[in-house]
Order: sequence, then C-alpha cells, then structure tokens
Amino acid sequence: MHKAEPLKLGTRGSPLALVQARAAAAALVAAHGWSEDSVEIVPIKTTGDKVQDRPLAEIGGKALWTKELDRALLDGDIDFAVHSAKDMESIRPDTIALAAALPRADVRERIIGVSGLDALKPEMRVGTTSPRRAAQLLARVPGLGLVPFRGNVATRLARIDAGEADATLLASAGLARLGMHDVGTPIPVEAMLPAPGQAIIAIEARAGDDTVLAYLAAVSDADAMTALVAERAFAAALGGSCHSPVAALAERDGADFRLRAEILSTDGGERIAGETRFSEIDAAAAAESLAKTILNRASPGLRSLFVA
Ligand SMILES: NCc1[nH]cc(CCC(=O)O)c1CC(=O)O
Repeated sequence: MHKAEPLKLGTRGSPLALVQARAAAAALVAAHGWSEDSVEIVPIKTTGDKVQDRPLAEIGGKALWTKELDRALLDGDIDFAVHSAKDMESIRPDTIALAAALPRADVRERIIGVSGLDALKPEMRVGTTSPRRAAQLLARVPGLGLVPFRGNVATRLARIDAGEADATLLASAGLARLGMHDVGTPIPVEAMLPAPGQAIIAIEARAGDDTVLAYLAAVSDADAMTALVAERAFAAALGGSCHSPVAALAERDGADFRLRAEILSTDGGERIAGETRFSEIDAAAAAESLAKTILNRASPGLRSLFVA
C-alpha cells in the first residue's frame, strides 16, 4: 500500500501522549510496510494541558483533552488522533469514529510512596484528583486524607519525592510506556478496578473517511476494541460526568468476555459492584444492561451522581 502524502497524526504534547503517538505511528508503519516518514506527528496543546492547577472535573471535564484535537480532525489539519482511551468522554461526536484500539497494556494501578494499599492509614494523605481513585481509596480507608494532584506523570512523582503527599496512584500502563517499569507497586484489579479504557491507546478518525479508517483498522486489536466498547458503553449508560466515580474492566475469558464494574459515592461510603459475561457481538448491550442493574441497586443519592 502506497501513499503520496504523509498521514498526519494528532496528539497531545505531554511526554506520555508523545510516546503513545510514536507507538501508534510505529504500528501503522509496520502493518503497512510504509516508510518511517509516512506518518507525521502533530502535537496539539489542549485546554487540559494548559490548565494544570485545578481538578479536571472542576474546569469542564474530559472534553478538555479532546476538543482541540476534534477541531483539527474535522478541519482536516490532521487525519487521525491518538488518545489515552480513559481520557475520552464516554459520548463522542458522531462525526468522529473510533477507528482502532491498540493491544492493551497492564491494566492495573500502581501505588507509589508506600508499599501497598494495606500500608495506607487514615492519618496519611494520598495525592489524586481522580474521583474514582479518591472514592475507591476512601472505601478502603475511611478518613484517609486526599490532596489534589494534577500534572503529568513526572510532576506527580516529583510531588511524592517532595513530601506533598504520602502516596499517589498512577496507571501501570503510563508508567511502563515512560520506561518506569519499577516505579511503585501494582495493585490487583480485585482490590482496585481501573478506569474505563485504562491502558488502551485509542485512535479516532473522521467518520466516513474510509481510506484512513481502513489503514487504522489494520492496527486494531480485536480484544482491546471489544473491551473498550463494553467499558465505554457502561460509562455512557450510567450517564455520569467526570465527577462520578466509575470503574470498569472487560477482559477476555475463554470464548467470552467478562465485565466487572462498580460505582461509588464520592466519599466511598457506598459502593455498588457487579459483573456480567458477554460474547463479542453483545459488548455494548451487555454493558448497558449491567449499568442499569447497578444503578437500580444504588441509593437515590448515589444514583443522582449519574442519571442526569
Ligand atoms: N489521566 C491521565 C492519564 N491518562 C492515561 C494515563 C495512563 C495510561 C493509560 O491508562 O492508558 C494517565 C496517567 C495515570 O492515570 O496514571
């Protein structure tokens, strides 16, 4: 397959985003036997990158990571965009299509600063601005202190070194992609379920741009895509916002998939978990039905964090 023009890959400019963009470009080049310069990486600063001093949930949510990339895509300034799937809103414009999911990395969280979740004590402080991580931690250790911690991975690690908090949580996938394989201790998913889309690099293109969609389909991993469809359908069916603590993990289990998911109250006092099994073609429907079941078991207060 030959192309005259390089394809333009849009990405955020953070160190993690650039590593992921290079991984996506390398996968494409390898899959099609293209020359290295057939994919041009175009870093684009998003509002989320510009505003570093406030929690994401306070300043407008996950759209802040995607808005500028969406614009560039629809304006034709880029041909496709590479995202951390977990940073994408659960409902996306219908002019933009999910084109590929790269093979999933380690889905676990890592705890940094202490030896493990069991080492956390109520008098300690953990740095995080993720409502999910905060609620999951509080569910385990009521009274635990939390301090806001945004910024890229390196910034957050530097804050632990500087003693701004006793511990923090980061996705194992991001740390590994940045070469930090030994930083922190992995937490089993049974003890802390990850965010929907965690450890998946997602690629989006213009809906209807069949040439680019076909190029991208060649690098998509079927199991990662099915898991992503299920986890995102679960989050979308809940109708939550970036304030709503949600965790979901779909994994292949033999011929089927297994989806585990939970919602929590902000203070971790209420936690409703559930799971379901499904076959590849039923991913979205099964996830939506699990979301309904879980919401039905939630108290009115918890439900109000979700259904608009
Ligand atoms: N919210 C930022 C973000 N988005 C994706 C990752 C990690 C990589 C991934 O999950 O694919 C991270 C950092 C973190 O939460 O540790």
